[in-house]
Amino acid sequence: MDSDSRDFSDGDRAFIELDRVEKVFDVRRRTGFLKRELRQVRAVDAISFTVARGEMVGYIGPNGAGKSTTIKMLTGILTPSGGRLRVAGIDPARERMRLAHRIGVVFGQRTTLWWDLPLIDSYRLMHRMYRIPDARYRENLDRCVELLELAELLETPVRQLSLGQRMRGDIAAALLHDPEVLYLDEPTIGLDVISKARVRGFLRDLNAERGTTVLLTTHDLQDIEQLCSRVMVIDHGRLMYDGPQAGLHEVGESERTLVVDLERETPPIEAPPARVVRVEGPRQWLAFPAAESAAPLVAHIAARYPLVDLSVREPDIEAVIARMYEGGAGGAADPEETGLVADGRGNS
Ligand SMILES: Nc1ncnc2c1ncn2[C@@H]1O[C@H](COP(=O)(O)OP(=O)(O)OP(=O)(O)O)[C@@H](O)[C@H]1O
Repeated sequence: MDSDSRDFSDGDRAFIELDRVEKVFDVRRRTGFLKRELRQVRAVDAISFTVARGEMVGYIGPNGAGKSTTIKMLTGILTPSGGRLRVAGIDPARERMRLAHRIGVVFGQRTTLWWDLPLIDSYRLMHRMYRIPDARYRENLDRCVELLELAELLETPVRQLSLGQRMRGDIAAALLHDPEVLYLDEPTIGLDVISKARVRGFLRDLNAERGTTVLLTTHDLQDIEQLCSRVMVIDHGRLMYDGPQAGLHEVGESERTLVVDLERETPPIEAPPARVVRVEGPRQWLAFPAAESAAPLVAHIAARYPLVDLSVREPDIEAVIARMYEGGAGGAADPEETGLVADGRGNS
C-alpha cells in the first residue's frame, strides 16, 4: 500500500478526488472524397470535485454531457487527457486491476454477466476472478439474493432474464466483492415502477447499512429525488452545479404554484409578484418564486377574493433541471465563478 492510498482510506476524507480533470477525444470526420477533418471533442472539461466515503451523489446532465466519460475515467477504462484523478488514493488509469477490487460498476445499458450462463455461474466466476474469500462470497451472495429477490432466477441463463431481473442480477454481481464505491450508470433505465422501487430501496439500504459510497448517473430524476441529497450537474463537459438537491431549486430559479379555489369564476387574481398561469372555472393557478413564503400571498388573496380552498405545489425537480440545461447550454459556467458549487464541498 502506498502512502497515497493510506491518506484516502481513513475517515471521511475525499474518497474520490478529481482536480481539473479533462478528456479530449480526437474525432475524424469525412468532409469530402479522401478528405478528413480532425476535430477535438472536449467531453470532460476541467472538472473538479471530491466525494467523501459513504456519500451518495447524483451525477446528472443532458445527453452527451460527459457523464459516462467521467465514470469510465473513474474506473480506469479511459485515461484522462489532463488533470489529477484519484479513487481510494489510486490512479485508476495506472492501476486499474488494483482498483477493480475496491469498486463496483453497473452500466444499465450493458451487462457484465455471461449471457449464455445461468446467473449463478457468473457469480461463481466472479468469486474466482476477484479471489473473494469463501465466507465473504457466501455472505454477500445470500444477502443480495434475499434483498434483490434473485432466488428463483439463479439457474436461469442471463439471456432469458427480463431487463429488471437482469439489472438486479448485475447489481448483485457488482457487490459480491464488497466494493467500497459503486458507480451506477442508469441503473433503473427501462424498469417498471415496481422494479425501480426495489432497486432504489436496495441502494438506499446498502448505503445506510454498509456505508458504500455511491455515484449515480441517471436520466430518471426520481432516482435522484429519492436517493441523493447531493447532486452534481454537468453540461458540455463542465460542472454547472454541485450542492444539495434542495439548492437546485434556488439556482434553477424555480417557482411554486398556489392553487386557489374561489366561490365563483373571477377575472385573473392580481397579487404581484405572483402571476396567474392557468384558469379553469373558479380554480386559478398562481406561480410565485420558490424561495418566497406563501403566507403573504395567501393573506393577500384571502382578504380580497371569495376564497374556498387552496394548496401549494412544490416545483418538481424535472422542471428545475430543464431550466438549468436551457440556461447552461450557451455559457456553461465555471461553477466557481457563478457560485453554483454550494458548501464549498465540490472543490478541494
Ligand atoms: N470514444 C469516443 N470518441 C469520440 N467521442 C466520444 C467518445 N465517447 C464519448 N464521446 C463524446 O463525448 C461527449 C460526452 O459523451 P458521454 O458519453 O460522456 O456523455 P453522457 O453524458 O454519458 O451522455 P448520455 O446521457 O447520452 O449517455 C459526447 O459528445 C460524445 O459524443
